[in-house]
Amino acid sequence: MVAEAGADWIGINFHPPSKRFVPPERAAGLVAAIAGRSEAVGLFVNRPVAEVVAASERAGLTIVQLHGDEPAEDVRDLIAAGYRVVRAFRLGDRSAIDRMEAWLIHAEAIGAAPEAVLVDAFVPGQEGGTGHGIGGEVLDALVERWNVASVLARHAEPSPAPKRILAGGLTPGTVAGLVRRVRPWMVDVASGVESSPGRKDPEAVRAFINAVRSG
Ligand SMILES: O=C(O)c1ccccc1NCC(=O)[C@H](O)[C@H](O)COP(=O)(O)O
Repeated sequence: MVAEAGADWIGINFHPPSKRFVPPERAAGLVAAIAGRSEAVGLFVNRPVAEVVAASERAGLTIVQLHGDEPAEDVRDLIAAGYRVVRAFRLGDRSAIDRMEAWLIHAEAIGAAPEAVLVDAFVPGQEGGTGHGIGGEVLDALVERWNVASVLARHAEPSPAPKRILAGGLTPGTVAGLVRRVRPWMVDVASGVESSPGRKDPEAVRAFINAVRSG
């Protein structure tokens, strides 16, 4: 249903405590079902690289999203193993933006820059899919940093900066305004298009995608 609605990427959640968890034995069937319409992305939280690779191989995934506190070295190893990697950062305050930038500088230095960074809300005790947005002040600071970084990038020739994915509490009603404000490469949503925890609402998914395209 989400693929039919036109989602570019669809997450397959391999985080057992999540209400969106997909048992590994079901993942390959889901990946096959959306093939040709959407790209499937395996979502992991603080799992060893060997486990990420094993689950991804079994499911037929080539894109993985690391949504915990994974070190850049994990990203390097996954890239070396042929994976496209998204690394998520949960931003609770301005200092979290500094930590994300320091992580990215180190990653770049060791040849581990992820294809994309995903920014999400920080909610203590919850890794993601919280339905909470990044706070307004933090988002303002992030937009300012990203705008400066984009200007600097035009005058330098570093390796390409990671693409930017915005997540956290997005809904069909809020996403267009946030796309205009943040100008992300992609947006990501879980709770905001569900009728109950873990159950996607087809109408809300379509409304969300239409809102993104109009943003
Ligand atoms: O969705 C989950 O249950 C989840 C659990 C643990 C780590 C990450 C998780 N989701 C990852 C995502 O990329 C969500 O789309 C993102 O956190 C935004 O969620 P929401 O605020 O509910 O839209």
